[in-house]
Amino acid sequence: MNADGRTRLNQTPEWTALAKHREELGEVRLRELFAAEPGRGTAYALRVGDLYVDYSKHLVTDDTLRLLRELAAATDVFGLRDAMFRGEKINTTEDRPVLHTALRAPRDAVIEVDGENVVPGVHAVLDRMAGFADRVRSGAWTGHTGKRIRNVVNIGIGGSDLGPAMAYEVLRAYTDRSMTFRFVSNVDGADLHEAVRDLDPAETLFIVASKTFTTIETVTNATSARGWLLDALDGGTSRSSEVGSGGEAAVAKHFVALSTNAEKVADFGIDVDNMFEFWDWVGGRYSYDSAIGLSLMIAIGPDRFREMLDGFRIVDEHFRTAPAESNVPLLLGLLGIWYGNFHDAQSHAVLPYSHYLSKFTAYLQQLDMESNGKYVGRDGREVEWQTGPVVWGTPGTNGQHAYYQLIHQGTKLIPADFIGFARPVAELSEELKAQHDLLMANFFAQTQALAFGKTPQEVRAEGVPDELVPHKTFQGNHPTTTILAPELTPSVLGQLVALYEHKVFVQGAVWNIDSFDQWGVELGKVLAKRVEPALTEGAEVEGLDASTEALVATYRELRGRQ
Ligand SMILES: O=P(O)(O)OC[C@H]1O[C@H](O)[C@H](O)[C@@H](O)[C@@H]1O
Repeated sequence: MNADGRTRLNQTPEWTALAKHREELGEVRLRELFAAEPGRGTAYALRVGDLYVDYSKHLVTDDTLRLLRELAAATDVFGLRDAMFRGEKINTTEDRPVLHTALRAPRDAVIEVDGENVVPGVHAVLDRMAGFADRVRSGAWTGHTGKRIRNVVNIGIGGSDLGPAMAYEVLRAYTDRSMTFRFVSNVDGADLHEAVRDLDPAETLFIVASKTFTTIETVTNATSARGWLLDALDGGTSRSSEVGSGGEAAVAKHFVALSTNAEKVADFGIDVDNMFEFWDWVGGRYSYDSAIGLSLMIAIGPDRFREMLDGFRIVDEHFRTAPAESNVPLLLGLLGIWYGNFHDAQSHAVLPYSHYLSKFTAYLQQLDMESNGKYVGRDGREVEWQTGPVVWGTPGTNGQHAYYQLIHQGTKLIPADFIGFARPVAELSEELKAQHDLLMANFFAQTQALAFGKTPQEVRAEGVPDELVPHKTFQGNHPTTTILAPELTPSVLGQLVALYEHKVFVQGAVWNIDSFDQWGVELGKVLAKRVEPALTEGAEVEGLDASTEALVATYRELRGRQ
C-alpha cells in the first residue's frame, strides 16, 4: 500500500492479471491474429478529429485491451485527467496546477486557479500577440533605424525552443516566405554565430523565450545577441541598454521577451511592455501554444495560429469526454505500457513520413522523456516498474536506409508510430506532388513488412539458396501504430501534439509519477556553475572527483591556459 492509500501498481490485481495474460498469450503472432479476425484492420482503428489511428498491428487481443483499460480504471487515470482539466494542483512536487489545456480553451470557458478564471488572461495575451505579429508582418513595426523587420531570431532552450522550432518547420508551407526565422538554443557560441552571421541587425528582431528567465544558456545568448545588435546599430558606442545609455531605444525595437518572470525580464533590460506573459501552470514542454509560440505566430499569422489551437482543442475535448473504449490518447498510452512493462521494450520510435516533421521526434523527446523519465513515484517511493521509454526516430524514408535494419532483424522489440498524410502540401509542383505516392507506398510497405515479415518458406519459394534463407527471413511481429491524416495543416499539428501530450499524461498517471516536474535536470546545472571557474580562471574547485579534475587540467592545457 502507498502512503497515498493506493496499492502499489505492481501489486494490483489488474497488473497481475496483465502479467498472467502476457504469459498465456506467449508469442502471439500478428499473422495469426489477422487470419483469425478478417475485420481486424477496421475493427482496431479509431478516429479523432482528422486523425485516423490504426492500432491493428499490435500484439494485442480484445482481452489485452480490456485488461489494460481495467488497469487504467484501477489507477484512476480519468480521475486525474478531470483534476487536471479542473485546474487542481496535480503537479504535487511543485504545488502547481497543470493547465496547458487552458491555453486553447474558448473565450467563454471558465477555468479557475485559486478562485480566479484564467481564460480571459489567456485570450488577452493571445490578442496582444496577434496585434504584435500583425504589426511585424505588415511592416508597421520597424527596427531602430526605421527599416522593417525581416528576420526573427528566437533565443530559448528546451521547451522555449523545441516547440516553436518544430512547429515552424512543420508549418513551413504556411509561413511568410519573405521573412527569415532562426532558432538559437545552444550555449555554444557557434549557434548564435551561424544564426545571425548573414542577417542585417537593423532588420532583426530577437525573441528571448524563457519561462523562468534564469536559464543560463538563454540569458548568455541573449546578452551576446544584444551586444551584436548594439555594436552594429550604435556603432559600438554603447553596449548598454540602461536608461539614458542610448542602447535602450534600440533594444526596445529589437528585443521582446516571452516569460512568466517580469522582474528578470526588466533586469535584463527589456521593457515589460515588450513582454508576452504566460503562467507557472504551463510546463515548459507544454508551452509552445502559449506566448512561447510568438515566433511561430509571426511566421504563420494569427489566424493560422488560432486554427492550430482549435486542433489542440479537438483532441482535448476527445480525451476529456470519450469513453475508455474509444479514447485514443488512453489507448496509445496503454499500448506503451503493454510493451514497456510487459514485453521489456526499452524504446519507442516515432517515424514521420513527412519532411516537414523533421523536428517532431526531437520535440516529443522532451515532452515524453522529461515528463516520464522518473524513478520516484508521487508517493515519494521508488517505483518497482519501468517508466518512460527512450523516444527516438527521424523522418522516413531516410530511416529505412539507415537504422530500420535493426527494427526488422535486430534483437530488440521497438514499438513504433508511423505518421503520414494523404495529400502533399499544396505549394509543391505537380511533379513533386506525384512523388507523394511513392513516399506513402514506402510508409505502408514498412508497417506491413514489420508486422507480417517473410517466412523461410516464402524465402525458399523465391529460389534463395539454403544458406541465405535465415538471413533473408523476416520474423515480423514488430508492432506499429499508424496515424494517418488528410493533410498537414495547423489544426492537424495541434491535434497531433495534443494526442502525444495526453498519451504521456496517461502513462504518468498509471505509473503514479509526477509527469510535470523535472528535478532530474537540476544537478547538472549546479555542477556546471561550480566547474566553470576552474575552466576559465583555473580556480581550485573543492570536491572534484579524480576523473573530472584530470579532464579539467587536460582541457586547460589544450585550450592553451596554464
Ligand atoms: O524556459 P526556461 O525557463 O528558460 O527553461 C528552459 C528549459 O530548461 C529547463 O532546464 C528544463 O529542463 C526545461 O523543462 C525547460 O523547458
